[in-house]
Amino acid sequence: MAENVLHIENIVMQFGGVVAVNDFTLDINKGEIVALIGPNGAGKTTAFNVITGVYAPTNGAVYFNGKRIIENHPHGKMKKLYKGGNLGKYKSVIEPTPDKITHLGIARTFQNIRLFKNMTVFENVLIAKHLKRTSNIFSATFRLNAKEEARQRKEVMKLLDILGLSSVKDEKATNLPYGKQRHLEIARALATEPKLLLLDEPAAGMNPQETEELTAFIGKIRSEFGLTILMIEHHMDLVMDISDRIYVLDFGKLIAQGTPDEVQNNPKVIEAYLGVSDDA
Ligand SMILES: Nc1ncnc2c1ncn2[C@@H]1O[C@H](COP(=O)(O)OP(=O)(O)OP(=O)(O)O)[C@@H](O)[C@H]1O
Repeated sequence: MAENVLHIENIVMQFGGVVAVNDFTLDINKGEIVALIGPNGAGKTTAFNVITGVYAPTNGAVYFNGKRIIENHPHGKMKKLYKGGNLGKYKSVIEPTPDKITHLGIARTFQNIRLFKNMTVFENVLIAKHLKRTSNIFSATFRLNAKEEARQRKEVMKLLDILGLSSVKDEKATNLPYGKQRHLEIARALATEPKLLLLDEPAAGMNPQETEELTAFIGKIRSEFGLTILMIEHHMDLVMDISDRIYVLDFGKLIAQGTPDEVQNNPKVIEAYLGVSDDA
C-alpha cells in the first residue's frame, strides 16, 4: 500500500476578510512528485507557508508521516470572522516554528533566490548543514566542534558531487549562472536532509534550456535521495513532464486534481487559466 508522507486536511488560511486558502485537503505518498498549480493569487504560497510553520492556519490540520504536526481552529478575532466549514472539528493548537518543521524533515525553497550571494557555493551549503544540526544561526555560523565540523564538510562535498556542483564549489554564489543558482538553492534545502521537499516556483525566470536542465535535476534528486516532492510551478512543460499528480487551486479552493492528462483536459482548469470554459 502507498505510504502517506503528507496529509493536509481542511486547511483554511484567512487574513482578516481574505480567505487565501479555503478548506484545502491534499495527500502525497512516498516518492511522488506532486505539483500545486493555479493562477496568481490562488493561495499556493500561502499553503506552503502553512505547511512550513510560517503561518498557523485558521482551521485544519497537517500530518507528516502519519503524525499530526500542525493543528488549529478559529479563536481570538477569527472566532467572529470565520466563515469556513468544519467548525469545532479541530480542537488543539499545534503551531511548530519553521525551524522545528525543518528538523522534522521538511525543507523548502522560495520563489525569490535567497542565497548568501558573497559566500561560495560550498559555504552556502555548509551553513544550511549547520542549521540542520544546531537550529541556531549563531552556532551555525560560528561553529563549535572541530570533529563535527570536519564531518559536515565531508557531507557537503559529497552532496555537491552528487548534484554536479563540485566544480564550482569555490565560486561565489552571485557569480553562478542563474540556473545553477537555483540548483544551489535546492542543494541548500537538501543539506538539511529532508524527507519531503517543497519547491516554490523553482523554474521562475528560467529560459527553456535551464528549465529542461531543472527537470532532469529534480528527477535525479528524487531518485538519489528517495525524496517526496511538492512543487509550485507556472512552467506547464515542467509540471506536465515531471508530476505524478497535480492539484489545482483557484481563489483558495481546490478545483481539480489528477494526473497531468486529467488536469490539462479539465474544463474547470482551462476556465481558471484562460477565463473561458470549453463547454461555456
Ligand atoms: N500575509 C498576508 N496578508 C494578507 N493577505 C495575504 C497574505 N499572504 C497572502 N495573502 C493573500 O492571499 C491570496 C493568495 O496569495 P498567495 O501568495 O498564496 O497566492 P499564490 O497562488 O502563491 O500566487 P502567485 O502564483 O502569484 O505566487 C492573495 O490574495 C494574497 O494577496
